[in-house]
Amino acid sequence: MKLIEKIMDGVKVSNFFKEKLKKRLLYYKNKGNRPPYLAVILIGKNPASLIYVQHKKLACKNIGIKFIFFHFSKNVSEISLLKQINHLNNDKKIDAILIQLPLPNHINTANIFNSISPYKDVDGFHPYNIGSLCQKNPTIIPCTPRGIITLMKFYNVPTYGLNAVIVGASNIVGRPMNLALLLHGCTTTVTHRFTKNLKEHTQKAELLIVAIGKAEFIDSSWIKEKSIIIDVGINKQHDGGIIGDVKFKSVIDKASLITPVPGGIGPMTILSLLQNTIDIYEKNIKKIY
Ligand SMILES: NC(=O)C1=CN([C@@H]2O[C@H](COP(=O)(O)OP(=O)(O)OC[C@H]3O[C@@H](n4cnc5c(N)ncnc54)[C@H](OP(=O)(O)O)[C@@H]3O)[C@@H](O)[C@H]2O)C=CC1
Ligand SMILES: Nc1nc(=O)c2c([nH]1)NC[C@@H]1CN(c3ccc(C(=O)N[C@@H](CCC(=O)O)C(=O)O)cc3)C=[N+]21
Repeated sequence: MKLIEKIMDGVKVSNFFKEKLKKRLLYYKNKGNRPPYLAVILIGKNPASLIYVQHKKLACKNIGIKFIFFHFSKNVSEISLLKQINHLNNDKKIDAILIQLPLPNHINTANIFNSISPYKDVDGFHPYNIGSLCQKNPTIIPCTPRGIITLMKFYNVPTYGLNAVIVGASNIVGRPMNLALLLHGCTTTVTHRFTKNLKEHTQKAELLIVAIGKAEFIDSSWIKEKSIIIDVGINKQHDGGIIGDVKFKSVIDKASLITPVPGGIGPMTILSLLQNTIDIYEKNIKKIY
């Protein structure tokens, strides 16, 4: 197999689906509907977060989603944030709300995310949406897991019955990924900092999803022959570039399919944000008729 055929191209696939979304929105516009509206809240000036928010804004603009940005100082109180969220929850023009993570330490992340209306929770982090996903009744699926499923479906990965191992158990990637994979028939193992003999788990994985934020942590000795490798990690290099949690050059021969960094799961996560926004929007405009 040629090396290029092993690469799951998140830029190509996300562009393919973005074109479809653009057409869907044009259809609604031509019928006289208002555009979808996404509100993004950022606290502080974390350089990576500032860049991500810009990416999201551009992606929205390109397909016809309106974007409103609320930028708070890093000292903002929890009460001020809750007031802003409450205002957006009650604003009928706003379809979706995203609060960029991470939040400063003095803010209780769970309190903030639980205060977003579950119907506007574009990240799908609200307990109502996570609970629904857990009970095989998905509502809004978190962006990175949705992007990974979309990418695997595009490349015809036969998920049913696959032994999947997830490395990392965060609220935003590892845990919802586990639920999304279960929904698509995988047998899952979620590993984390306290997992004993981690390597023994990863070596058995037919599908390995890595999201820990440790540059090139996984090399070929950690993976199974012909396995499918999904690298979610984003690690900044001194030269300004980014690398994943997987040592791409080391594993490419042994793996059957792999996602690169950059150009893999990152663009698919942005695509899911657009899809989730439009899914919510469609429900909202249909309520009017
Ligand atoms: N491409 C994309 O779209 C996205 C990329 N990311 C990237 O993915 C990475 C992970 O993000 P996120 O989930 O938010 O990170 P978190 O730091 O919130 O979570 C990391 C998880 O990995 C676990 N972990 C850390 N070190 C090890 C280790 N040595 N062995 C086993 N488990 C370990 C942690 O365990 P414990 O819980 O015990 O601390 C935790 O469960 C980051 O690089 C982030 O930038 C994130 C979101 C989207
Ligand atoms: N509420 C919330 N929801 C999130 O989904 C969320 C978040 N907070 N906080 C931060 C993480 C991280 N994340 C990424 C999204 C896109 C890329 C992305 O597009 N990456 C490009 C390159 C980016 C670059 O060059 O820096 C790529 O991998 O090719 C990366 C990371 C979403 N997150």
